[in-house]
Amino acid sequence: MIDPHQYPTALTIAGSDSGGGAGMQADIKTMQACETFSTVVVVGLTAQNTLGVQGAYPTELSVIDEQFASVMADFDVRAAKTGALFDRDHVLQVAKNLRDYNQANLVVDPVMVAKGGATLLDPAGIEALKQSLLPLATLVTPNLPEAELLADMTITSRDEMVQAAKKIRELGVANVIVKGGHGDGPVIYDYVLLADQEGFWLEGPKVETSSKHGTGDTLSAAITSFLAQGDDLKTAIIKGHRYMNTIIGIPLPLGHGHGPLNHGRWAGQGAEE
Ligand SMILES: Nc1ncnc2c1ncn2[C@@H]1O[C@H](COP(=O)(O)OP(=O)(O)OP(=O)(O)O)[C@@H](O)[C@H]1O
Ligand SMILES: Cc1ncc(CO)c(N)n1
Repeated sequence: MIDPHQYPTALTIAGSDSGGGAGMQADIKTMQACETFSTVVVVGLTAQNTLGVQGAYPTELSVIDEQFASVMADFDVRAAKTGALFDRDHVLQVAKNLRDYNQANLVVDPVMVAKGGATLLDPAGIEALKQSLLPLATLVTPNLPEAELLADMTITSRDEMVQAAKKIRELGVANVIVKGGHGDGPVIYDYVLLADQEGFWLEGPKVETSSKHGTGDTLSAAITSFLAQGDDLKTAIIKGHRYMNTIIGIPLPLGHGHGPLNHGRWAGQGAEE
């Protein structure tokens, strides 16, 4: 356990999910469970629940600058992550701030589509993310459909997950996780390719559950938390994956669609040792 007075600070740059299970709400809950203090730049609001996204309202661009200025003036932000960024202008505004504040330990979760199918990043936004945001990132964490778009290839096998990770690195980001949560079969394989060319698989049993809303946000927020605590990237990834594997097995039966995860069911640092 870390003394709460010693929690390091992280930042989530993301959209709000009124349903509470994904987006910045998932990030904040995850960071708290992983013993990191979470600050927030809200990039947009969604009217959303476990059944889908009913509305999406990006924040005014100047308000993004203001939120960055407020957070950065007061906190020592050790690590940051991005989530839903909506469109090109918002991607570029976020990238500009991350450059200006020289943010280290940046995890980019290239959120494109919500579980119910709603678009959370339009095609011009995807291009901007590739060109302006990925080169600033320490790690990018696409799921299979996102990896297909970033790598411009289809992925139907584990070999192709490896190929896609290599192609995504050519976009200028040193470290990649291609998440396999959308794959078939009883075991889920996530592929990790690190800057030193080390590639390895993280695997876990596929949990048959409808409570999977915000799994991607949660994994990337957990990794960001451990980076803020000073873990090296490989350790942060392994611990983040372990957190994810633990809480996905303890479902929270709420809502009528893709239910939320139970972020708080984690006993902290000691839980994994
Ligand atoms: N059914 C499952 N059982 C066990 N682990 C899972 C399951 N689904 C996803 N995961 C794990 O959760 C993490 C996120 O994977 P996933 O591919 O679902 O992300 P995502 O599609 O970005 O999620 P979302 O769009 O809901 O935020 C990965 O580490 C993956 O292995
Ligand atoms: C606001 C928001 N961010 C991210 C996701 C992806 O889980 C979502 N469904 N909603």
